[in-house]
Amino acid sequence: MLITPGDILKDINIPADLRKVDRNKLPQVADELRQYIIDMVSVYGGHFSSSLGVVELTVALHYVFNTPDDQLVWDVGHQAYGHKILTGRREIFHTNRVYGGISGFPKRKESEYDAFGVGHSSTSISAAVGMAVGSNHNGEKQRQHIAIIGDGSMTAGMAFEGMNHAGALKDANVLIILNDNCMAIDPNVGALKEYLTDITTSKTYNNVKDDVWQLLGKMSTFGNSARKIVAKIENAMKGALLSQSNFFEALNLRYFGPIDGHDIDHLVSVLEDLKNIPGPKILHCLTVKGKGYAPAEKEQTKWHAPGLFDKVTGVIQKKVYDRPMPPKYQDVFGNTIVELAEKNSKIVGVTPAMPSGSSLNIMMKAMPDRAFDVGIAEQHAVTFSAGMATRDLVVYCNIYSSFMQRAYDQVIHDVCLQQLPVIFCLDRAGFAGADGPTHHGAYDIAYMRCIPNMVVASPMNEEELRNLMYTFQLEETQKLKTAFTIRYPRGEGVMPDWKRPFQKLEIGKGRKIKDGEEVAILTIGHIGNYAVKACEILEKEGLNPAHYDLRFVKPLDEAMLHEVFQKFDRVVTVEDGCLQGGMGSAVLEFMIDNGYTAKVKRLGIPDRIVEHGEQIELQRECGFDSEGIAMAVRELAASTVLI
Ligand SMILES: Cc1ncc(C[n+]2csc(CCOP(=O)(O)OP(=O)(O)O)c2C)c(N)n1
Ligand SMILES: CC(=O)[C@@H](O)[C@H](O)COP(=O)(O)O
Ligand SMILES: [Mg+2]
Repeated sequence: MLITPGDILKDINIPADLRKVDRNKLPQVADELRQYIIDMVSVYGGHFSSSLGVVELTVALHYVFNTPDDQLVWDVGHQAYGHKILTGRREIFHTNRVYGGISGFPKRKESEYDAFGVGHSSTSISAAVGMAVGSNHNGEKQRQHIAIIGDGSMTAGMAFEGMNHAGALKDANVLIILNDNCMAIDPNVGALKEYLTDITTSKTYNNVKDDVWQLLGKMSTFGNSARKIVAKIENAMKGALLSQSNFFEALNLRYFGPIDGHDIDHLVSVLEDLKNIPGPKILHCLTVKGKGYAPAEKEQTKWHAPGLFDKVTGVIQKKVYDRPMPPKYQDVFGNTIVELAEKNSKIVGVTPAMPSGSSLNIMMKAMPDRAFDVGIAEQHAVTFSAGMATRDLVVYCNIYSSFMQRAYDQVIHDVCLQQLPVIFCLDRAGFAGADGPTHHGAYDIAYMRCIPNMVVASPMNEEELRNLMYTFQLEETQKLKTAFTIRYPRGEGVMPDWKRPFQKLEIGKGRKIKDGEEVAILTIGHIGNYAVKACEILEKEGLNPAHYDLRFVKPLDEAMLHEVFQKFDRVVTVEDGCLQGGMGSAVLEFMIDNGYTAKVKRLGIPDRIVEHGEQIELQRECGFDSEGIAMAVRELAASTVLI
């Protein structure tokens, strides 16, 4: 579909073109950019409302700063569509998040304007501080380093670590732009949010502060003697007003704002001023998530990443099916935890800022006192869960597989070493799809199975997910002095009639899906359904492989593996996780440790970065879709085994 940019936007290919535009035309540039984002995302999909909220900021930043020499570091990066469109990627923007196309996030190898690769939140301040120190080291004292971070991302420990360091580096040219829209994906939470609202609404504080900073800001451009006076006034002010009442000032970050992040003319003036004030500083901008598109302003969570929609009516496209569809795994989790919690009063749920994404919002609604959104704080989520477990609560801590990477030490140090029976539910395990490598849940089997006092399981369908959740909360299981991991993928399962009575599962017990000859296929989790299809394909060709679902990667079902290696000298292992250290590796370890020899073909995610695309496209690329599994079996069946 041909989508044409507006009159001014069409001639802006890179920021140098933008910087030639008359300042009084900038509102028009912003309007056209906003419209272009609406046009494109409605037809091609992607993250939406975050980019709409920073349109004016994006234009003003590229107008005032000398990008790409000055470094713009977008936090998370889901709001950087305007930035991409203004930095040479308008013509290819229709390939955003598509297999083989551009990434939905800033990416260093994609553009010199993407100063830092991103996808996970709260890295921007640390990265910008590092860049500033690097620039100083290289004698590039004039270079500016700007971190644009949302109020949600500001809740993470890493953002505080970055500010703590920045405040101690008087020479670091770092400007933090706090894009405060009171939203993460769901409404933002926590004391910091309350604080930001307080300083935004306190009139007295703002009047005094504005006068002071206007004076200081202006004076600091006048050279050394004026700077000394500024420093003196600053010190006096710190005791008197700012450090007491302003959190950022207390960290030695000069705080400016709050200002209207949609008033582009004012933004340009303020940024021009700040450019001339050296050292670490923060500009607090107030914006509206979804700005300029009424439905998105109204229902901000729904429009974070809405899928395709009719931009005129605001109706989001829904897939229509001619048969009952299986539910998403996340919804099975969300409903099941409520069902279990109704019977077991010890059960609580935790999510670090993903209530909608994990479906813990179902419990938050039904049992608000027993379900916690702790903000973007994976490390805290894990240790907070550990703390509750010491008091005998049964904790389901739900974290996307790739975000759990942040909290690895907490899993080891605070949970497993202390033998606390926290139940980790790792959603989005395997390929995340269009979000790409930052979000792929590729490593969890490998990083969880090497920790002592950890059980690692993965359900092949909805019923198994329910039964694993059920089993792990039972009193006798909680007493085992081990933590539990249940990993499951993004998207739907396979059972439309998923709500079946709970059954206790034996820990470390897999199941044989089918008997067979010549080759055995071993799978873990949902991907086992691909093996079922592969067997159907192969059957038509006269091949009859056996299929075993391990269900547990740790502990392994040793009896089942003895059966496999006694019966078969050709084995295919299939997992939607990294090959190195994954389930296939565990099977090989078992084989060697027990003196078996067999030809083993391991299918899974190879030791390279797999980019974005639909999950099935990426699985095909890596050779573990149904056809890939069938091919591996064919090849093994035809090969000579010399053992
Ligand atoms: C470490 C990590 N945890 C969780 C997420 C998922 N996530 C993506 S955007 C987002 C909310 C970000 O809120 P904010 O920074 O305020 O940006 P806004 O969308 O409001 O502009 C969350 C929780 C992530 N990307 N990284
Ligand atoms: C930017 C980010 O990290 C989230 O918005 C993520 O894209 C959500 O992914 P899901 O759609 O799988 O919840
Ligand atoms: Mg926000």
